Amino acid sequence: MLKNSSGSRPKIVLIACGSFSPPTPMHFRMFEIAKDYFKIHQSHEVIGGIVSPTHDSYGKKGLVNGKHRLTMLSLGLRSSNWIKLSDWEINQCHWNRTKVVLEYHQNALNNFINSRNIDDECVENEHLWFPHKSLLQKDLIKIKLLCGADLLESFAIPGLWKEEDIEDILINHGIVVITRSGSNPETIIFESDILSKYRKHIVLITNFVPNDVSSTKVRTLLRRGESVKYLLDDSVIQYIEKWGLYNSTTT
Ligand SMILES: Nc1ncnc2c1ncn2[C@@H]1O[C@H](COP(=O)(O)OP(=O)(O)OP(=O)(O)O)[C@@H](O)[C@H]1O
Ligand SMILES: NC(=O)c1ccc[n+]([C@@H]2O[C@H](COP(=O)(O)O)[C@@H](O)[C@H]2O)c1
Ligand SMILES: [Zn+2]
Repeated sequence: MLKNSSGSRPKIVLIACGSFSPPTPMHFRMFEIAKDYFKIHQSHEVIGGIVSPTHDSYGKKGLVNGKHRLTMLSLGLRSSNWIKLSDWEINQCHWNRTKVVLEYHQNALNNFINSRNIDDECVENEHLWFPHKSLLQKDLIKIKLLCGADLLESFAIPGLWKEEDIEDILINHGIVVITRSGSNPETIIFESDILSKYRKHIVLITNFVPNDVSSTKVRTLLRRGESVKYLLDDSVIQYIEKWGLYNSTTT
């Protein structure tokens, strides 16, 4: 079992980056699966989770306005007491690479911890996405990228990710991958020199209760005016219908 200087397990915060257009229960389920995995393996202590929706200028098909995605995410996350929403990425004036997003969140957390050590009264810059203050003690925190296997697969798309970014993410953070139908993460790792080199920085977690829901499939149903009940949180469905998102008609 890994232990840090104070004899406890290294603390980590999981961050999921993506479009979340719209957020599905599987986006949040990834966090629960990963938290259980680390609890069982006792290698790290998961002290928080962050969802960081990408900037509008990422420009992916089906990406609705950031304000809508933030609202849908906060509605979907109402029932979680540990997965928090970060609006930093979406509120920047341009799209940021994932490496920059991870670096920002890790630095913000660790700067906060360091400043608490100096003088608790002087602490400023606390963010809504921070884990509870009682969990932010003197040990520094690593932010790990939490993703489905298809995101790992996207590393191999020519020109999409910088090789040095992948290396940086692996060395400075680490990646926690949840299996997803249609993607074979073991093969993806085998076929990539960089992923194989840093294999021990990748935690591969089998999701034994897979769910094939995706935002794309949900958008397709909405476009056709078909029901998405039980695929999304009811409050998210109501919000989509209220604003007519994804060309939805009332179901
Ligand atoms: N059903 C799923 N199983 C495992 N991981 C998932 C699942 N759905 C989404 N994810 C993961 O959630 C993160 C955010 O994904 P994203 O916003 O692209 O959702 P999506 O459902 O794949 O949407 P889209 O269909 O628009 O690509 C990614 O890391 C993705 O791999
Ligand atoms: N070079 C990079 O850092 C890079 C490239 C492509 C996608 N991404 C990120 O990966 C995530 C992918 O989201 P989607 O699966 O919804 O496309 C987004 O958060 C996006 O910003 C990062
Ligand atoms: Zn996707």
